[in-house]
Amino acid sequence: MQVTKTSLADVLLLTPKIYKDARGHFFESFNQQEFHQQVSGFDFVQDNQSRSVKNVLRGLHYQIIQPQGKLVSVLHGEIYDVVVDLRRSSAQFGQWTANILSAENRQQIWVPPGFAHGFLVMSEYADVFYKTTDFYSPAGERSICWNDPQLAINWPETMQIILSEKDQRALPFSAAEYYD
Ligand SMILES: Cc1cn([C@H]2C[C@H](O)[C@@H](COP(=O)(O)OP(=O)(O)O[C@H]3O[C@H](C)C(=O)[C@H](O)[C@H]3O)O2)c(=O)[nH]c1=O
Repeated sequence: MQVTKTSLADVLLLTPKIYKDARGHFFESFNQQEFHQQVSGFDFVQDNQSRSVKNVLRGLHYQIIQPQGKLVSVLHGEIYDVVVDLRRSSAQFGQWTANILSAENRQQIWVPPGFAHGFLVMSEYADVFYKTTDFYSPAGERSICWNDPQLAINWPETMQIILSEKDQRALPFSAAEYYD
């Protein structure tokens, strides 16, 4: 597995080793020993999957109760994946990183607890699979507005953005709750 830094300290891109042959290919999508040795000592307790059609934007989400680390991968399609540093103590507080994750590049992103996460679907549809380091907390989930002017995230140009009702009501970054 190759591990590369992103523009945010602690947020890492993982590229698994692909074994190709005449039948197709094989790769280990997760190996706990390798993850602990090369990435982080966190363990995962929940797996999530979502399917979204083109122009769906899910995010920017985080849990203020039971903060979740996330290992995000794409099983089908392509997403523009965004992570925002919400740790007040971080030198990069309020900064973001964007990376293209796809079934084609097989890249995964490790998002430690302390960050908001979201993505825009670039393909006809995308199946996103992610492991989390803590359980879902409906009472603890929070949303920050995807196009907050203070964050100024450079989303790809698109004629349409499809948001959940929850995300349509997301808070501005300035009014959000942060991690210490
Ligand atoms: C996240 C979650 C949701 N749900 C239920 C709650 C709702 O009835 C339904 C859809 O939830 P929601 O609209 O919050 O799903 P997303 O908009 O994909 O939320 C996710 O999107 C961004 C990109 C993330 O990084 C978060 O992991 C997560 O917030 O699934 C559960 O039962 N368990 C869960 O862990």
